[in-house]
Amino acid sequence: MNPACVLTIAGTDPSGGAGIQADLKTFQELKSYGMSVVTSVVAQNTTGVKDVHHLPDSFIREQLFAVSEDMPVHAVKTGMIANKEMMQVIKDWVQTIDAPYIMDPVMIAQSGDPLVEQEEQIYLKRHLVPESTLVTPNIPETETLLNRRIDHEEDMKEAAVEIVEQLGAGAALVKGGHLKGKAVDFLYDGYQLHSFEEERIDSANTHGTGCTYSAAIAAYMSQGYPLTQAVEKGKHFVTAAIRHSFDLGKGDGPTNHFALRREVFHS
Ligand SMILES: Nc1ncnc2c1ncn2[C@@H]1O[C@H](COP(=O)(O)OP(=O)(O)O)[C@@H](O)[C@H]1O
Ligand SMILES: Cc1ncc(COP(=O)(O)OP(=O)(O)O)c(N)n1
Repeated sequence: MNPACVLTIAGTDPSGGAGIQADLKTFQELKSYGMSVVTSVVAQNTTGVKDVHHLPDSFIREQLFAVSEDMPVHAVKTGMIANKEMMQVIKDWVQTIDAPYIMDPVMIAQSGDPLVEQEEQIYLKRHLVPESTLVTPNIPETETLLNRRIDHEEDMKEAAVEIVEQLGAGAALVKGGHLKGKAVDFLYDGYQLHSFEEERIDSANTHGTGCTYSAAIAAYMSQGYPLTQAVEKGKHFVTAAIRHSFDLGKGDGPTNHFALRREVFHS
C-alpha cells in the first residue's frame, strides 16, 4: 500500500534541528512519505543565523510543480517564506491543490535573528493566512499578526478566534511556549476553542520546536486524522521531542525526533 505523502515548503537548517531538516525527520518518524521544496538556504546552527541565500521565486515555482505534477500531495506545510515574490508563487500553487495546508508563520529564529522582514510579514498575513487550513503562530508571531501584545492565556484564546474570524485562516493554533507556567496551546477551529496542555519541561534545547510541531500536525493530517486529533497527537510528539531533547551544539540544542519511539519502547 502506498504511504500518505506530505510536502514541506521551507528554509534549511544545516545543523538539522529546524526548517526542512526537522520537517523531514518528523514526517519519516510518523511514517508519512516526506517531500520538500526549498525556499531559502540558511547558514545557521544552534547559536544563530550566519547568512541566508534566497532562491529565486521562479525556481520555487519549478520545484512546486515538479512535485505536484508527479506525486500525490495529501498535506502541505510551509515554514520560512522570506519575501513577497515567494509568497505569491506559493499562494498560487496552494490554490491548485486539494489538501490541508498547515502554515507555520515563521518570522524570527529562536536566536532572535529575523528570517522574514517586517514588510513581508504583513504580506504573509494578508495573502497567505487566508489560504491556510491551520496557522500555528507562537506568541511573538501572534503579536505581529494582530499588532498587539499577548500576555496571558485569555489573550491567546481571543487571538486564536480573531486570526480565524478576522484574518481568514481556516483554524488557528496559538502556541504558548514563550509564556511562563504550563505549556498550553489554544486551537480555534471556527466553531470551538480547544486547549492542549503539558507540563513545562526545564530545557533550553527547544531549537526547532515550532517546525517539528507543525510538521507532525501535517503528517497526521496527510494520514486523514481530523484537525483536532492531529493537533493532539502533534502536541504529544513535540512534547516527547523536547523531553528527550539533545544537548548538542553551543546554543539551544535540537529536539529529539526519535523520542516518541523511545517513550514507546521504554514504557
Ligand atoms: N519548555 C517547554 N516544555 C514543554 N513544552 C514546550 C516548551 N517550550 C515550548 N513548548 C511547546 O512546544 C510547542 C512549540 O511552541 P513555541 O515555543 O511556542 O513555538 P516556536 O517553536 O514556534 O517558537 C508548543 O506546543 C509549546 O507549548
Ligand atoms: C529555516 C528555518 N525555519 C524556521 C526556523 C525557526 O524554527 P522554529 O521551529 O520556530 O524554532 P525556533 O528556532 O524558534 O526554536 C529556523 N530557525 N530556520
